[in-house]
Amino acid sequence: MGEQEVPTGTGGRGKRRLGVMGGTFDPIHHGHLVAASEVAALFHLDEVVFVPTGQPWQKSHKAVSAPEDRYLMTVIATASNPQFSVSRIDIDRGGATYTIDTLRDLHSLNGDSDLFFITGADALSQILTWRDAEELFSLAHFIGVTRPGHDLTDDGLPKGGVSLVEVPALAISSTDCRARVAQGDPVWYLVPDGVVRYIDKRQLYRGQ
Ligand SMILES: Nc1ncnc2c1ncn2[C@@H]1O[C@H](COP(=O)(O)OP(=O)(O)OP(=O)(O)O)[C@@H](O)[C@H]1O
Ligand SMILES: O=C(O)c1ccc[n+]([C@@H]2O[C@H](COP(=O)([O-])O)[C@@H](O)[C@H]2O)c1
Repeated sequence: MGEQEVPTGTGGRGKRRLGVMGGTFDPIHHGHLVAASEVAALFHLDEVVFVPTGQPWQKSHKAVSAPEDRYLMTVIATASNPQFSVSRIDIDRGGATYTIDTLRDLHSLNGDSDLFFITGADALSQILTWRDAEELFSLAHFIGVTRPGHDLTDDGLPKGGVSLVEVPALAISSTDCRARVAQGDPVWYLVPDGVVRYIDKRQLYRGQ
């Protein structure tokens, strides 16, 4: 892992540095956790807050598990890391989830912090389709991370608004984890142990 040029963020020097890892987390897996951990180290973040989506509008064609199940799995997965926390803001706001709202709310709650939004290569490539895309970059610095099977590029995105970083390649997706559970295949070591237990306890993904 090399040393990165560390942007001062959208505010200035001397502020707290708060990473934001948004996702549907259905379920959360080690690809998410490694991405957040790597970016936290490379960009000297004080904390990374995981923000499970309420209703992910670009996944509305898919069945998404209940927000409370996704929230609890995210809490279980992050609980042992003192640098990680979980926010309910997107779940409690209700309605479709837009990152513009996430970032505005996090700014209100963390006036002393610069925000660094962490996103995989697949999500980054879609960012111009997000609500109020042009304003997003004034609220946070975006950090795109490598993901197997996806090209990582900042083409078309504002210069200086995005950093691209390579993280250890983990070819894990929530889609594959759900399919494995549905087929009776193991998800041990793809997701944290407590998440395996929670999926089993709540009988998630069985009928898919
Ligand atoms: N293996 C991975 N490596 C790097 N980034 C990842 C990885 N998996 C997901 N991400 C990133 O984490 C964020 C949240 O992803 P999400 O919760 O949609 O997981 P997913 O595995 O892509 O889910 P699904 O398969 O259901 O679409 C996105 O920015 C996504 O690009
Ligand atoms: O703001 C939007 O319009 C928007 C559209 C699609 C995805 N996002 C955000 O991108 C993050 C990853 O989303 P997903 O659906 O890949 O889990 C999560 O924080 C979403 O809220 C945001």
